[in-house]
Amino acid sequence: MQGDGGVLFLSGVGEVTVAVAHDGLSFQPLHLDVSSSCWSSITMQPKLQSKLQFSDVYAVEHLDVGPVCGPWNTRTVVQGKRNTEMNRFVVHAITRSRKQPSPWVPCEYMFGHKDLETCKTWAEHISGCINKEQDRPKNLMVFVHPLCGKGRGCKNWEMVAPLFERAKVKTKVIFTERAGHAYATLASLSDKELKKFDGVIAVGGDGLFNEILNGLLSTRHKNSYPPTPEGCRYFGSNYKCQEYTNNGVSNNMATGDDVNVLSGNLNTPDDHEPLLSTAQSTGLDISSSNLSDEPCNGDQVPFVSFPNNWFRLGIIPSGSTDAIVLSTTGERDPVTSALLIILGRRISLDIAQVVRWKSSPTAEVLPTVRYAASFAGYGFYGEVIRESENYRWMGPARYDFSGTMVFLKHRSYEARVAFLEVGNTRSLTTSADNTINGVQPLQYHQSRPHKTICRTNCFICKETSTSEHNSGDEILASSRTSCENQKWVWSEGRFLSVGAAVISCRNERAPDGLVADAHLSDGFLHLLLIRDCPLPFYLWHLTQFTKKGSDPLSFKFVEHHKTPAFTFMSSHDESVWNLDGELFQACEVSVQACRGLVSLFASGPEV
Ligand SMILES: Nc1ncnc2c1ncn2[C@@H]1O[C@H](COP(=O)(O)OP(=O)(O)OP(=O)(O)O)[C@@H](O)[C@H]1O
Repeated sequence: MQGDGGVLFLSGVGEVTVAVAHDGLSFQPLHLDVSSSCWSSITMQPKLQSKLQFSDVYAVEHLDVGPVCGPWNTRTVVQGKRNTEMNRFVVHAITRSRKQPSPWVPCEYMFGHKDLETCKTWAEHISGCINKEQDRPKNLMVFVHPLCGKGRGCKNWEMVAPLFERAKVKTKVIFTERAGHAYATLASLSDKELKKFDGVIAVGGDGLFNEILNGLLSTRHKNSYPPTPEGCRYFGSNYKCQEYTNNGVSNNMATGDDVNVLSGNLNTPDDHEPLLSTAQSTGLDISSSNLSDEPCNGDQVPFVSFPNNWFRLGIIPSGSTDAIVLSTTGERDPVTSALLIILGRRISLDIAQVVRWKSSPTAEVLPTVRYAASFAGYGFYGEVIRESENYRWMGPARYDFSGTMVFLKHRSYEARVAFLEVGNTRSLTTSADNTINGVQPLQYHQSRPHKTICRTNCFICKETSTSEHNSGDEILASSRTSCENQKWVWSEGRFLSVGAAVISCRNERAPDGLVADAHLSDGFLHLLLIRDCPLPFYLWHLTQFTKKGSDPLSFKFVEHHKTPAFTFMSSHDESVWNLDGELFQACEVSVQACRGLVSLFASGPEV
């Protein structure tokens, strides 16, 4: 290797001059008679490029002496031989698959040289360059759900584990033994232990991810409860306009009432929920909360709090529902997800904080906090999950079966919903203002605004995302929602379902998701109120989700509101909530979007 370049033998291409730039390598065939078709003529592996970005290289391996293929171009034979024995090293990178444009696949660039030292120098130099790439994880905690998606969890982990090994990413692997295992592990893990990891990976479905999310946040997200409307019995319990932040741990935040409400919760165990109540597990102590980004405990170990700039979550999709992966990568592919994790890709993700005030109409007020990454829904959505529990033996098909059963029952539920209408994000349907007094007109279809789909490098999410350059304080500032022009709007009546999508919630059945233009990190929930309507209309609405490019939310009986927060009240306990596919018994809840509360190893949906 001389300076920033040299001549090497590239398997399948022949001799090439290799130039090293600050961001990658480029190769030029030395013998011009080796046509450029060589780059794409290698059929044994995905298409090689003549330029390689370091950001796409995940490992460099030095190999023993062995054969390196001559050019694949049959008309040209450089050095007279097809295979030449020489010293070798391999650069492992990612590329698009040959057959499909979308998933990422690993590819290898095998280089050879007759001189061992030259080979070693090259391999070390390229390794040094990729080690300078910021933001790559070195140590990860991995939870594998062995039973998820018909036992796919273990198989998928076996498939991708060699990629982590090759990239020298250490993994502490925990095979879950029961529901709640991942939650309990993370909720009880000391911050000192957690700080040893750059992130946590779920090899499972949305359910395991939800457990991990709750385990991490239950003790580490110190936040004011969602705002509630005037007239609601919780009004003022924790909310003042200027306090509506993702992290309300501030000295001026806690009113006397706040402390009462929060501390009143501390000693009371949660009822029969698999996850512990936040208050029980956190010992939330507003008065002693420290304002700095990373305060220290007695042993000088910095506390871990969310949002933060370093910790990330990842998912290797293996469940029967993988809506979070599909909405954040555009793919349901374990290898794509593993490569995005290893390469340290990062996006911010909004999280819905759901506070249950009452589990049933007769229960005492006992605020209990849960988090959802994709969806929180009541009525139809809750009943499908509840019903499906009776048919576990069917595997993933139980969702179709119970969906049909619940649909045919066609039940509706009496409820009152109040949502915050903010500034220019007025309701996407026309009826909101009309329903303030409980009037329930059918909506008139209105031409809906142009949809801006969230994609990789989405400018809407980037505007104030928790980028790696932001300090913790900047994150908090960016996540603060303007209180100007906010007003509460009421909607009440009988609903087939009440749902809030945090992200698009794409899945195989709904290629555009529940809300095609939901963003990963814009600080908004998409509240979907499906009013009681004749069964055929409801069927028509549901079938629209299965068609790409359709508009299932344009029906008169559908209200769609983009909002940072809402409160739901029912005087019955006829139905349950579904949080990321997990059941949550509640008849009164408040929900708020926490902008960019967590970061994910992903680069956004490539759709
Ligand atoms: N070892 C285990 N045994 C039983 N349940 C588990 C285990 N590990 C995790 N769980 C729970 O199983 C539920 C579903 O997990 P996940 O979403 O990963 O898989 P899935 O195949 O998509 O499941 P489902 O079809 O129930 O949605 C979660 O609530 C999770 O907490």
